[in-house]
Amino acid sequence: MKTFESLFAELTEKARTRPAGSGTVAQLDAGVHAIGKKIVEEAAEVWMAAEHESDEAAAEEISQLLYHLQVLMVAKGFTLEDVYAHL
Ligand SMILES: N=c1c2ncn([C@@H]3O[C@H](COP(=O)(O)OP(=O)(O)OP(=O)(O)O)[C@@H](O)[C@H]3O)c2ncn1[C@@H]1O[C@H](COP(=O)(O)O)[C@@H](O)[C@H]1O
Repeated sequence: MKTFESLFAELTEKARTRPAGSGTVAQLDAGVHAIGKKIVEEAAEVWMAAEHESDEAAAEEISQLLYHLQVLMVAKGFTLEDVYAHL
């Protein structure tokens, strides 16, 4: 099963190698402003799913929010430790 750490390693590698067809590369090229808007959109979907949809739907929305947060971390050049230091 994929973990937060393994996904972050995968996204970091995508940013480095820039494979064709990668949605992550497209997001990185769109920039921090666009990634930030996506985060807000996904956060709202998490909220709505948690209140009005199934637990499975809410969990899926949370996974998508975590993905987009990681894309922002990669865009900003953060390491996992930069964030973990504040947990
Ligand atoms: N975990 C994810 C992931 N979660 C969410 N998303 C993206 O976020 C979007 C969220 O879907 P929504 O239905 O909420 O939004 P949407 O408006 O329909 O989607 P868009 O039109 O905005 O793309 C999805 O369409 C994906 O583009 C993800 N994209 C990629 N990953 C993983 O990231 C890794 C790298 O992916 P690539 O860079 O695409 O190779 C792979 O392991 C993927 O499984």
